[in-house]
Amino acid sequence: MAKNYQFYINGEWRESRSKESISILSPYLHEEIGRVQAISQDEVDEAINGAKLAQKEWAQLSVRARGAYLYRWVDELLAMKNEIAQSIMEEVGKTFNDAVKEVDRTADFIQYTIEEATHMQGESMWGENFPGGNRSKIAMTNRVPLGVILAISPFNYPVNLSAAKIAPSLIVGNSVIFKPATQGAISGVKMIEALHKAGLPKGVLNLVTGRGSVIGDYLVEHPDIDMISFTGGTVTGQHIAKISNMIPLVMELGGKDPAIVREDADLVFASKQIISGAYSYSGQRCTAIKRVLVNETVADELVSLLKEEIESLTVGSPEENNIIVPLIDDKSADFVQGLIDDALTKEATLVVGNKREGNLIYPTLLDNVTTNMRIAWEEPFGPVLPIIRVKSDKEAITLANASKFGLQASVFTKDINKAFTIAPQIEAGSVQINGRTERGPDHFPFIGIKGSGMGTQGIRRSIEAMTREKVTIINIYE
Ligand SMILES: NC(=O)C1=CN([C@@H]2O[C@H](COP(=O)(O)OP(=O)(O)OC[C@H]3O[C@@H](n4cnc5c(N)ncnc54)[C@H](OP(=O)(O)O)[C@@H]3O)[C@@H](O)[C@H]2O)C=CC1
Ligand SMILES: O=C(O)[C@H](O)COP(=O)(O)O
Repeated sequence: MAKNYQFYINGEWRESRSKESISILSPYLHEEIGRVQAISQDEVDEAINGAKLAQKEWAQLSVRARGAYLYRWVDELLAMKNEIAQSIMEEVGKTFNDAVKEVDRTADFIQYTIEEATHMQGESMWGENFPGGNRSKIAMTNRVPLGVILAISPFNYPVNLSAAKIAPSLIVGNSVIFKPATQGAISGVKMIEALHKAGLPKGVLNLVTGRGSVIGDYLVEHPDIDMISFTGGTVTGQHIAKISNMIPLVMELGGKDPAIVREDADLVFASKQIISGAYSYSGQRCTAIKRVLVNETVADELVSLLKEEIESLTVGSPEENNIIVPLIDDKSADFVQGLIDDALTKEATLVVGNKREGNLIYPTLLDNVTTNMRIAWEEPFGPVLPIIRVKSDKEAITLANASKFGLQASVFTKDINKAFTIAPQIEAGSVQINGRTERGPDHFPFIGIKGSGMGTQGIRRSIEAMTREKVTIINIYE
């Protein structure tokens, strides 16, 4: 019988008084791999109250003392590496190798976060610098925690994207309510088991499980939540932004990252970057390349190189480390298939793919995609890539910016002057010159604009987002 995973509240693992649990099906084993608690609103209240109380003492510790707990978390995570990786693989269908990398990346993330916070200092200002001011007034600013942070994460990086919220919150003295994606909650439970083993004081982090559609609004609207760090779909993010209580929000949402390929690009190099950017983990990355805007003079050559690369992609079970794996569920596969069908009906050219076995969609490349097709604008979160042929850089920039999203973009060119002319004109948080779109390294600022989010993540920026400045002014008198 599949294991029933408990939720974590005030230092204890518990079953919900609701007596309800949610079945977690593996996207490739197609069987139940466990159940997680569907907790009640009373239990949400209890978790938030506990976190609120615990935060006061936690914030009194020095940054080094809090860091000591987090260093122990790193040790425990690494000790559980294979178990957590197995869970990521079974729960979200990521290859075992990538799942191991996700745990390693998380350990590195937490360590860097501790080090960064340890080296962050406040500043002082002298009154005399402003007209009429004098030297007897000195302001000292330092950063203080916000209180209780609500961390809501998506399914696709269930450990790394959760730790990317939890570690910066904790190191600066906040407490955390962690709401993992339901498909991802078992991996979330395991990473918190590691934190429990590290001896984290009770209540400093409480893990709540349950469907976002059931407990999400209650969490978001709760008066004792002081900040929300959310990663997930744009529709969910916009809903949260509308209903939350005038508290700071950091939102990492969907994307439609373009790869702009100029006529002078190294096409062999660009095609390899585009393939890895578009198809890794079957395109289930917010930063995946989700459209190619290629100059028509080199489009045939690029398409032929991409086709060759796609034909070498392995397809199948994540247990055999295939690149293309089944999508998270049937609904997602139906959505991707709908985008492919729409494009083909409107006379896109099928270069390769459009083959499906249940929720396994084979890598698909569509050429001659035009702006009346849904795939030109919508985020598939699956292994399908549209090629849009353009006549000029200007047209590529216009199309790039016509998207409602603005996460990242790539520009492939050998002309650095052109690269630096195009990059500032692109409406996106980051522009990669001659590289695939990607988040890492994780200390770089990570920004979504327009429908791709608000606020900035990246280790230092996340720490800043989870604190506010506090000013103490000394008035010297003689
Ligand atoms: N910009 C970025 O950095 C990233 C963006 N994403 C985006 O995330 C999407 C895929 O992730 P997915 O998990 O499907 O996204 P969802 O938006 O469906 O879910 C994200 C999280 O929000 C929760 N949730 C759902 N409804 C509510 C609510 N009303 N209030 C509070 N929380 C709620 C979900 O819980 P539950 O699972 O229980 O429904 C889950 O924990 C893609 O669009 C992708 O682009 C993904 C990764 C990174
Ligand atoms: O949210 C995502 O999809 C990931 O943060 C992307 O990370 P990556 O670019 O390093 O895969």
